[in-house]
Amino acid sequence: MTVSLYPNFQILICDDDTTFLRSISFAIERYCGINNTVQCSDSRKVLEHLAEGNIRVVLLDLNMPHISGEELLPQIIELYPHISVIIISGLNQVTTAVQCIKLGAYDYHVKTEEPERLASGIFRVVQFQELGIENEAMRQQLLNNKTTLDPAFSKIISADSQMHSIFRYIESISKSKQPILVTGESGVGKELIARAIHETSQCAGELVCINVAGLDDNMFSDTLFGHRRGAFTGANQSRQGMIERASGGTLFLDEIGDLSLASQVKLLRLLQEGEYYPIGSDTPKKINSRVIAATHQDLEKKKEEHNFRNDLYYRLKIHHIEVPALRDRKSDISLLLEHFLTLAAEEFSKSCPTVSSELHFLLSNYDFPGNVRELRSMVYDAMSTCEVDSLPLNAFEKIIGGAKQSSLPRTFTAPLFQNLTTLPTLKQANNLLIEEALLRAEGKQSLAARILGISQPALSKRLKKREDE
Ligand SMILES: Nc1ncnc2c1ncn2[C@@H]1O[C@H](COP(=O)(O)OP(=O)(O)OP(=O)(O)O)[C@@H](O)[C@H]1O
Repeated sequence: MTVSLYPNFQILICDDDTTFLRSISFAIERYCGINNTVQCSDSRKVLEHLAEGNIRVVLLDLNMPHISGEELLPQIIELYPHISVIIISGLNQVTTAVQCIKLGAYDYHVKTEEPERLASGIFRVVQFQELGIENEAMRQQLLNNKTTLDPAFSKIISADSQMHSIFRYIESISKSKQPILVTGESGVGKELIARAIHETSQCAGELVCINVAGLDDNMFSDTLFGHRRGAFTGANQSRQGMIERASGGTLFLDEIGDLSLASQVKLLRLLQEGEYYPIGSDTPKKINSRVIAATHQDLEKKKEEHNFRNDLYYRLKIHHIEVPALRDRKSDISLLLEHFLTLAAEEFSKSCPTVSSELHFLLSNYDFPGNVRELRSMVYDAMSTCEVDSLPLNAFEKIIGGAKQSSLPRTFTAPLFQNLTTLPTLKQANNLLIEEALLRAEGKQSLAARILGISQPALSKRLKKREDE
């Protein structure tokens, strides 16, 4: 099995003490899951390594034969200003530490420190470098004004500029290992976004999706961490957890807003420490997958109500994608309608029907509380009974009709009588309503009648009566 390397850049560790080299490499793998390291015991080779490799972090011992760390530090900073250098010294001397920081070192650690502390310092610099790489990718995208999108987005039908900005953002963070939080109303396509993130990352592992909403705390631990044989009554065989299954890939935790507070603590620990214990085991395992979490809930509000942990929220939200509701990207309605019609026609082995302008009008003035999922089921429902060349309106009206008032464009829903000092007569109001409906229906009487909730002959009669008066 190939072990995937983390992070995407290398970390050079330079110390003439080979025992220390081995133990520090082990510690940063053990505590941070970092395994993309290069060990160098000869300080004369440091610049050679930097010239060849994809190195972004250097751990540098100060006292070495041939060339000392103190001599190397200014050279590295001058030649490779994007590299972060962490000094590791045998001496706990404040003056030397200050001097190194002044010369441009990112941090200073003493060899006798607890390995966890040293490792967490290294983890911080890795995160800093990852953010720098993402920034650079975003900058390049803006400068190049790249028009072609990664094929991973082809399954997400959209011509909306907000959605395309999200695609660009995903491309720029695709190589990062940091968690991503995807929020948005139910049915907007959060799972599709998670799939696209996984595909653009081009990692070798699987995408493993878990809906955590239905899991109590024990089931959550068992599902994610797995268990050893005999860990509890009924555990006749050991079970691999989903974290292990997602190794080298992506772990997608859907409905994260429904996670119990007890399970939130476990997830936080997993993200912070990068390791977990299968139930019944005292040997820790490393998480080697990216975590994507999604929810339709308002996590800020849940946080205020003390139902979602603050620290977990910020840990998950290192990258945040808010998918807009369908009503806020109306241009996508026609595209999605066409897309689902083609799919449904194929599934029902029917020819694709035409869509009347009345239907386009109805849909574009509807709020879609269930978003894309709702549009999809409307189309499939209509297609299941459609026997004609034109898509019948009644299948859509069943749903939209009941919500007609709420579906009016927001600009039309201002309080009706607010600016009137005297009320119109019933006859005047009648005429005003008819005129407004005809205006909105672009002169189409059948549609105006539908908006007013009367039949077309009834509307024609009223129009005729008005003309005769
Ligand atoms: N832009 C899109 N293009 C094509 N299909 C879409 C798009 N957005 C959503 N869908 C489809 O709509 C349905 C709902 O999408 P999805 O399950 O990703 O939504 P969600 O936001 O994760 O919903 P929930 O919050 O309920 O889990 C799926 O069938 C999905 O394929």
